[in-house]
Amino acid sequence: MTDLLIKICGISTEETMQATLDLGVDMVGLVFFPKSPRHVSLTQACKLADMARGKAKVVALTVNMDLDSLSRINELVAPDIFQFHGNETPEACAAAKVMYNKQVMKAVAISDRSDLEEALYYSIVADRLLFDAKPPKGSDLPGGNGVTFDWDLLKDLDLAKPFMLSGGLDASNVAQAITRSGATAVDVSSGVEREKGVKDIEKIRAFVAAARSVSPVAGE
Ligand SMILES: O=C(O)c1ccccc1NCC(=O)[C@H](O)[C@H](O)COP(=O)(O)O
Repeated sequence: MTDLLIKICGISTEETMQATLDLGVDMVGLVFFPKSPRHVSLTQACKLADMARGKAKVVALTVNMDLDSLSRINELVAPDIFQFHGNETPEACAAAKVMYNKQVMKAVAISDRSDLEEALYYSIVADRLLFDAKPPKGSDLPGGNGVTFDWDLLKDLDLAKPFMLSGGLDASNVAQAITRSGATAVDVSSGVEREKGVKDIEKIRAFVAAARSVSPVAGE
């Protein structure tokens, strides 16, 4: 049995970072995607990452980013984990892992069982998979849309690597999502915001409490 891992994604202010770290979460996500309301500049990301270092794993979230930009994030922000949330191939994930000597988490968008096949390829090269809902038609964002998918699809999934559950989670549904999916790790962004891109510390607190209310889950 192991404790649940909790990631709060899309942190963009020092106040939110401090409050989130005070809750003892496991991972904090910084979004590097200019179209996102959660996008952070490199300067702000460095400040936020320095606050988190040694307290929570710093996750740099990128979408189909070119190698020069990835290298700049790696050098300046020094994240613990790269989260690839676009159409990065398994080969690109493997190359980044070797080049930066960092863990790689690959997002896989799910709407039905057939989407899980993609996860098998990524589970060979990535350290962890992040299951998210498919973005609604017309959305500018490949993630962070506050949309759920059928959590039962993940129950008893036999993968070589652990997964993190995301997509539309909030304090009211995270316990049920963990129970139905068998997840040992959860990730949230919209569900802890008062408006798009603006985190709400009380909602983060409620989310963490609700997630931790579920009995310890089977180990990774
Ligand atoms: O959060 C964003 O703005 C974002 C932009 C581009 C790609 C991915 C993005 N977020 C991905 C995350 O890690 C979210 O935490 C995950 O998709 C769940 O989001 P939500 O449904 O809003 O909780």
